[in-house]
Amino acid sequence: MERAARLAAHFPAPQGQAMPELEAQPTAARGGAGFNVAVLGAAGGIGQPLSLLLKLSPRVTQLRLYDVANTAGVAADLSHINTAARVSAHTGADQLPDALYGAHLVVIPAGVPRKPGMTRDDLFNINAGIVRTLCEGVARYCPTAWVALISNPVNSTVPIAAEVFRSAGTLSPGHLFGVTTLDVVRANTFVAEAAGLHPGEVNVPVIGGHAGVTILPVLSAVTPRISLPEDKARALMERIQDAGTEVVKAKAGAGSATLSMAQAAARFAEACMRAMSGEPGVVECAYVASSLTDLPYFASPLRLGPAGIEEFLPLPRLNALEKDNFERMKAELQASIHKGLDFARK
Ligand SMILES: NC(=O)c1ccc[n+]([C@@H]2O[C@H](COP(=O)([O-])OP(=O)(O)OC[C@H]3O[C@@H](n4cnc5c(N)ncnc54)[C@H](O)[C@@H]3O)[C@@H](O)[C@H]2O)c1
Ligand SMILES: O=C(O)C[C@H](O)C(=O)O
Repeated sequence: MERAARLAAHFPAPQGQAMPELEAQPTAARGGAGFNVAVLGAAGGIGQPLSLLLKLSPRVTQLRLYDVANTAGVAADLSHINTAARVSAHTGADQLPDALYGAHLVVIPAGVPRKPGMTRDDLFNINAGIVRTLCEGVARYCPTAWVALISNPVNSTVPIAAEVFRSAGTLSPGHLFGVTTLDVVRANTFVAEAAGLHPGEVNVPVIGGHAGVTILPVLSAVTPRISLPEDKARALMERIQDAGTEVVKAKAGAGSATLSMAQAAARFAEACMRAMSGEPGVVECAYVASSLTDLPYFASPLRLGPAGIEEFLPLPRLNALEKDNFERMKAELQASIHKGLDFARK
């Protein structure tokens, strides 16, 4: 069956609404009008606190909560909070169209988390299919929405999402982000601890991807400038790279980072909404289609504006330790990207 027909069969039109296809979807420049945000995987460990933080955001006017189960309870609970965002629950594939229709921003934490001993890549077999199906829905029901993808392995799921959008004819690379904000949040926290600074005043650019050695915190480019002996810098870099595993081990089988991730995702969502509103100077790191290096997907600091990515900021100069890590990340990141592309193109 031709792809468009298969999508149409899989996802019926939302009740009483014309199919949006690629015609007038909400545009990015919103002024003070507020945003319609959909969270896919909203009843999960990340989804619930993330939805809480979005319910508290004055920028959000509609909050669509989608999951395969338990969405109604989460939505009922959040809907009692006296903020302006209207909360709705959408459960199961039949209700995905209503969750997505008209969304400006779609945040996706749907999928399984790691248990001790697993790598993020071990999640691929389950999460790749989940991400593909949800992105097919995005392509059909809110093709101009910005998409912030949290589901692991991010190094592969972002290329999968891009291929879904490419074959649906809706790909806008400047609107598709793998969320790596948690790496930045962790790096800022750990560097502040080591340097005796307030975490809020530290900014560490984190480049590459989101797994082990592909996470490259550029400690030589921290602001404010700090000077670290190489052994300390190496130890800090490794702690940042292994921070997800630190949480997985501490949770001992009960999942991976959820609360810090929810905060990081809410920060990234706020950045997207600020940029869509035309606020100048919005800069965040994220994992996106990129030509800054030989790798087709790469995380780096981006300046965001109403049209999405407006500028790839130049990569910071790397010192010897960072250059060595950069060389070591290449093969792993390339393999993860190809794995995602191969899956999506099958
Ligand atoms: N990018 C990052 O920095 C980062 C950080 C932490 C976790 N993660 C990843 O986020 C994902 C979710 O983690 P979690 O702790 O919230 O897991 P969780 O199991 O607590 O929640 C996942 C939710 O997804 C839902 N879900 C499953 N299949 C779905 C589908 N087809 N459609 C919609 N919803 C579906 C589940 O019902 C569940 O509510 C994992 O893949 C994890 O590895 C990424
Ligand atoms: O470590 C994980 O599996 C979850 C997430 O990618 C993280 O960095 O915390």
